[in-house]
This record gives sequence, structure tokens and C-alpha cells, in this order.
Amino acid sequence: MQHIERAIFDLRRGLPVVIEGRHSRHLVAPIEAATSDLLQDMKDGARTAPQLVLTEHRLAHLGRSNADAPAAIELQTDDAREDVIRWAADPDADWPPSRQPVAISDVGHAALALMRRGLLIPAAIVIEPDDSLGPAIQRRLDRGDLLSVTAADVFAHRHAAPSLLRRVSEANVPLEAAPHSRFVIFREADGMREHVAIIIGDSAQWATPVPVRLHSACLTGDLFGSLRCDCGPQLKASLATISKRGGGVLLYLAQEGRGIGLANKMRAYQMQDDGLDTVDADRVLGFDQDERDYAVAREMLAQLDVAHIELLTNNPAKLDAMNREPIEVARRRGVYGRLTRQNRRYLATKAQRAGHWLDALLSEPVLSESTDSDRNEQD
Ligand SMILES: Nc1nc2c(ncn2[C@@H]2O[C@H](COP(=O)(O)OP(=O)(O)OP(=O)(O)O)[C@@H](O)[C@H]2O)c(=O)[nH]1
Ligand SMILES: [Zn+2]
Repeated sequence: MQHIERAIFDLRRGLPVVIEGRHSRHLVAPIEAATSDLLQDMKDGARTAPQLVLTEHRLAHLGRSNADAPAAIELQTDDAREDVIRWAADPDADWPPSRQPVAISDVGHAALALMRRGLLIPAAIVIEPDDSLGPAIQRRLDRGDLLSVTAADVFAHRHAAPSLLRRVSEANVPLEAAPHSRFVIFREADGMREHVAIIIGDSAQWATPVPVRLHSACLTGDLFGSLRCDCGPQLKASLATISKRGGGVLLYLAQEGRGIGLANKMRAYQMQDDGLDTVDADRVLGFDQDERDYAVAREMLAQLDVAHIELLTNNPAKLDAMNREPIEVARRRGVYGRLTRQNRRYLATKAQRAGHWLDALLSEPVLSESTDSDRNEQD
């Protein structure tokens, strides 16, 4: 487990790692770290054509409309770095002429899994080292300045992480909307993500089913009051509702940007400013329209001995994901933020393309924007 975590940190620092597949050893670099020098070194030391590994969503965006699995573009000697990066992440890129997608091995799949776990753009350059590069890689592995993981360990890690959640600390934190609250911190086994369960009220007095809200982190909305989404007001409304209903649990999940991370959410925002909607923007970057997995949430509730719940959500996918062993969703209750001029399109897209139950909110008049910042400037 530990060496997977270390490999992800190296990838996030812009360093390549070695992935041992069932049949052979490969060198893998994230597209975000593909400098001209690194790309040249990888091309020079490759036994067969280097591959740019892409997800099915990215392939579809490049015009391979029947793509239903990740695949690769084989790179040629004179492919410029700018082109390679464009194929991986530029919204305006097309499929390179006269090339066919090639199937990827377990190494390619493992590379994409590592990029996703590391919240990097899910695209990687993968080579099988030739006889000149192979020994140099071995020396670096022996010295410990290059890390190696097996594809099998990467897949095992992806499935094992949620069930190995550890309850690490807790304390009372009275909240404005719910004065009798206790924060319980859970850490995923690889140490990379922490999730918070906020226990509201006295569990002995809770209603059955227990009111539960799952809230995915949104730095911009929850903390800074961004008008682009509805998260901040939804978070406050959830705490107030749970408190009023005699208490329950709010899970604050480290799933920023529907699981793609803050940096990618900003990339997606930029694309939305250029015309794409929130679903397409994530897909253009190679992600699914929702990358979240709620196994962690089920495990947190199980560890808190909460099984029979009333779920506060407008999201059918959350409802479906939570109504699984050992959790039973007895009832759903809507929870609404507020409609603004800037979030109307985002909320309408969620309703139309992801089936969120938001009709009630979308039919309300748009609230006027807060003018706090103007007033601050006048002061
Ligand atoms: N990728 C992406 N994520 C976004 C965007 N806007 C908001 N988010 C994220 O969307 C998530 C919303 O989380 P929630 O409010 O828990 O979930 P939901 O899917 O809206 O479902 P509800 O339970 O009905 O609120 C947060 O992680 C936000 O950071 C966007 O344009 N792109
Ligand atoms: Zn938000």
C-alpha cells in the first residue's frame, strides 16, 4: 500500500515511475509532467512506439465515438510536445490524422488509475524501455531515486482503500447551525484522504430512520461563497435541517469537484466559461461525469453504527449508491441551496443530464447577488 502512495506523490511532483505489468516493465509519466526533455528521453529509450494512454471519455472527445475503453495513441518520433499535450487535454484537439487507437495493457490501466487517485489529468506517456534505457532505470531503482509498483498492486489498492478506513480522532465542535456537534475524522488506509463525520445531537435521541447528508467538498462554494454552485447554502441548510430533526450525521467527503480535485475543477470551470457544460467539461478532461465512489461513505456510517437512514440529497446516483449493504435508505429528503444568475446553467445541467431532482429550485426566481464586496470597497 505504502509504495503506491509514494508513487502517486512522485507522479504529482512530476517524476516518472516504473509499473511492472504481467509481462513487462514500463516507464510511466503523467501528461502534466511531460517536459520536452522528458518526452525526448522517453522516445529515445523506447523499445516500441511510446504510447499516450487516454481514457474512453477523452477518446470520444477526440472523435472516436465508439470508444468504450481506454486506449492509446502511438507516438511518432517527430510528434511535438505541444501536440501530445493537446491530444491529452485541449478541448479543441482532433484525433491525429492517419493513426488508429491501440489497445493498452494492464500497465496502461494501472497508469490511469494512479493519475486519477493522484487527482492528475488522466493521461499518461508509457514506454517499454529498450536495452540502453533498461539498465539505467535498474540503477535508479537500486539507488531508490525511482519507484516501482506492480499493476496488480495498483488495482488491489484501488479496491482496498475504502474498507480500510481508520477512525483517527474526534472532538466537540459546536456549529452555528448545530451547536451540539462532534467531528469524527476518518483516514483512508494510504493516508491520502481524510473524511469528516459530523455527529449532530445525541445519538440516543435520533429519529429513525436517521437523517444523513453526504456532502462532497467544494472549497469555492463551502468556504468562499462562490455563486457558481449551490454547495455553500446547501451545506448550511443540511446542518440546520438535521439539527431541527433531532440530530443525525453529516459526512463531509474529500471529493472536491465530484472527485476530480480542485486543480481539475478549475480547468473544467475554464472550459465552462468557454461554452461547455459541467458534464462535458469533465469528459473533455478525460473524466467520467461523476468520479465519486460512495464506498467510503457507507463504511463511515457502518463504523458509526448507523444503518437505517433518511438521505438528504437531490442526486439519484447518491441515493442508489447509498442504498447498498450494510446501509438501507428508508427515505429521501430534498435539500436546496439557492439559485443565482451564475449557477442557473450548472444546476439546469445537473437536472437535465444527471437527473437531479431540482425542479423546485429551478422554478424559483433568481436571488439578487450579495453586495458585500462592494460595501467593503466603499469602506
Ligand atoms: N467537476 C466539477 N465539480 C463541480 C462543479 N461544480 C461543483 N462541483 C462539485 O460538485 C460536488 C457537489 O457535491 P454535493 O453537493 O455533495 O453533491 P450533488 O451531486 O450536487 O448532490 P446533492 O446531494 O443533491 O447535493 C462538489 O464536490 C463540488 O466541488 C463543476 O462545475 N465541475
Ligand atoms: Zn460547489
